[in-house]
Amino acid sequence: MSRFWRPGSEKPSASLVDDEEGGVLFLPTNTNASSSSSGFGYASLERLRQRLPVYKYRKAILYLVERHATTIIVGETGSGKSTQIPQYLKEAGWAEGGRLIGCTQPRRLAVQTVASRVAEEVGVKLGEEVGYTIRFEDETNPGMTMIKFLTDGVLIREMMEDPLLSKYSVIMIDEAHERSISTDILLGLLKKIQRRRPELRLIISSATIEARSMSTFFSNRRKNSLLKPADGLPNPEPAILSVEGRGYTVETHYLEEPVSDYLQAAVNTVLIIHEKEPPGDILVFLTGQDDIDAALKLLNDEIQHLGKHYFDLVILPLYSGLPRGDQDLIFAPTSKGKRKVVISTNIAETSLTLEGVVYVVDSGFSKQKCYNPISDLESLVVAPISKASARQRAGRAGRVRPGKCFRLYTEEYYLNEMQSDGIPEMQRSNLVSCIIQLKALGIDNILGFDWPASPSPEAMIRALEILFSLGILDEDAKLTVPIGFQVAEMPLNILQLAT
Ligand SMILES: Nc1ncnc2c1ncn2[C@@H]1O[C@H](COP(=O)(O)OP(=O)(O)OP(=O)(O)O)[C@@H](O)[C@H]1O
Repeated sequence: MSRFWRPGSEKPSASLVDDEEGGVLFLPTNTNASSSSSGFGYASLERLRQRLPVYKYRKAILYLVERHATTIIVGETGSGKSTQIPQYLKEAGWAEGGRLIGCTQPRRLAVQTVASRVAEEVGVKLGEEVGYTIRFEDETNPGMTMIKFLTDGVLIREMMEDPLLSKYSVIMIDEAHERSISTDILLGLLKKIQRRRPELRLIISSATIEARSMSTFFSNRRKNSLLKPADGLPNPEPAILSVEGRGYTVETHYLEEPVSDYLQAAVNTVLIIHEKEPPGDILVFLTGQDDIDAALKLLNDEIQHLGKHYFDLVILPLYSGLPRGDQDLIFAPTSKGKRKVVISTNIAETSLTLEGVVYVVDSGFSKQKCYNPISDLESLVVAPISKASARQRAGRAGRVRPGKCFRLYTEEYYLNEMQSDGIPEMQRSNLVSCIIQLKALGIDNILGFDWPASPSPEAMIRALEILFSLGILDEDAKLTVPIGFQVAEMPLNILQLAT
């Protein structure tokens, strides 16, 4: 293993420079995209790993993780962040002595697929050295598992048993741009844990995260400007690393004119791709199950009408409520002469690699939570996605071969009107379950909690009022015994229903 940089050795690259503002390190953009070659089918998995853009940064990543408490890694979709970084950490010894390398994903499907890919690359049985935990499913082996993938919700629940997450040496919060409530709670809690466990390393990674604001959040400079790393401890100031290069090119196509019916436009685009483009599966992003069902029906009607050539299309839905067996169909290889069309919600937006997918169709919409604290009404509305989401969607192509992304909106709209980032879920949700979770973890001063994005005071006060009226919190805003503590044991989404 001598080619791997190991903790304690020299700075890996002369081109790694200290940022003048202190503590933050950047790599200049002097590397090229690594994997434009063909013939990947003949290469071993190890050679495939080495062709990923992130491979050239392996030493730099290990160096920064060794030296800094928090490392923020920004790299294109498909560059190898989720599958490679945990392996580099293991190879460098971060899982020795019974310690764990944790990697969170915002969604269960991503946890399972990334974990099984990593197990395959490491050459071990899933659930042994490489495992995963999602709600109701624990594929890990205590004492044996070194790399553990899990949802951020599961990691928060682990804190109930082990508040300082003492088993973990490194925790990687992947796809941090998603900013789900769980991710934001986790980021706030991890920042707190770092004060008690300065040796804990955090990695915050995404293709589309605003690295500077994340760095400011984890920076300890404001609190103590004289803070210097103690002997043997990492620098508390975060480092930022930009991984340059992408796997394969993704050609983007926009509509010349806006359309009023994105569903019909999506169906038409699938049919045109099938007629005009070479073989390759299609991944279509719509908003929810109702949309997906309607698109399935429309497509099937068109296929019956258009005739034989279109019978080669194998159409599959994908949404979180779909039974596991049906979800798994999307990973099955496509039979010769057939073309798979997966019609999905944003469940497939991040982390997933669907090997056959060459074409992505992006409707430009998703279902998003929206909350009014005055009426206490929370609803799911169909709303335009952000540029970050659009980039993630496009990034589902170009992972194992070049791809194309068909955006069902105009380029002008994308450039001038689409928001850069989505609003964090925390700022558009009912906060009842979030507050219960924090209380159960012993966070009494909710109003003073260090959030990456503060929720509105109205939503906070409303949630505290509701919890008090239900007898879950007492007059001192503490969890009541036994009701409050019993409710806190319930999973987040059940809590939402219960309140
Ligand atoms: N299940 C799989 N089958 C085939 N190739 C895969 C699979 N999973 C990953 N890969 C390969 O590994 C590459 C890196 O994937 P990885 O998920 O680590 O990238 P990433 O940088 O985390 O991307 P994203 O930001 O989109 O999650 C993919 O582009 C693909 O080439």
